[in-house]
Amino acid sequence: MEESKKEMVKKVEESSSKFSRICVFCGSSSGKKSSYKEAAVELGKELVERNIDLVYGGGSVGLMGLVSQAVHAGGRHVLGVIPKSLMPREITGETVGEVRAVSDMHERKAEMARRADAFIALPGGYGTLEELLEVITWAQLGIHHKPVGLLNVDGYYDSLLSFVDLAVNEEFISPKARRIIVSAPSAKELVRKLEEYVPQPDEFVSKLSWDVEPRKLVAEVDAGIASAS
Ligand SMILES: CC(C)=CCNc1ncnc2c1ncn2[C@@H]1O[C@H](COP(=O)(O)O)[C@@H](O)[C@H]1O
Repeated sequence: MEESKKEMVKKVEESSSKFSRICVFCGSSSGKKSSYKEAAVELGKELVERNIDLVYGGGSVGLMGLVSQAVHAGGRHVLGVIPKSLMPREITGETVGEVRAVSDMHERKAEMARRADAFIALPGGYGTLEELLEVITWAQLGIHHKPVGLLNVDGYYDSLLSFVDLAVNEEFISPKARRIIVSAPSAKELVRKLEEYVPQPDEFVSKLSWDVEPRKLVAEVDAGIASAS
């Protein structure tokens, strides 16, 4: 094989990832510092460089817009999963790539989780935290074994990580479950760490049977609560 061809093959091998698609949770606002916006674009470019597609909450507002536009501009597939009620353009703006309309927020989360091989949270507010904590909880329960990453831009998530460590010290979170959260200050380092992540299934949890979809689970839990009250 010619030297240049060998070089190209090597480059493709180095840049390809074991992930086909990553789900990104992030602020519908851009945040105060320019570093948050820069990190969203940098993450988008890192996905492109590693040939990874994106699934996210749809729309063009805040960091969500920046990461999706960076992935789309780099030629990778972008899937926006958006509840019908958030679809009007004046609420979430234009979505690049493919748009999948779902009936509600629960279905959106289940759909995003199903479509992804890993999760990354950029800085964000309540929505981002809720999405992040849910996929961590699902990992803890063994509903999925996909890696979960926290892009800790400029120490934005330091206090959340300290709180989680406090919860470990206070014995509300097990040291094993603490290891579900993978964090790094840059997109490059985070994606590399997620690639290396090896899930450590809990022996008890592994024996549980989650042979229903998360969406169905939510409905069943809701029904259980309704019939108990
Ligand atoms: C009515 C209104 C405020 C709309 C904002 N527009 C939105 N459009 C699309 N997804 C969103 C929106 N707000 C929150 N989300 C979801 O919640 C996360 C962001 O919420 P937050 O800004 O961190 O808390 C995103 O990952 C997204 O999945």
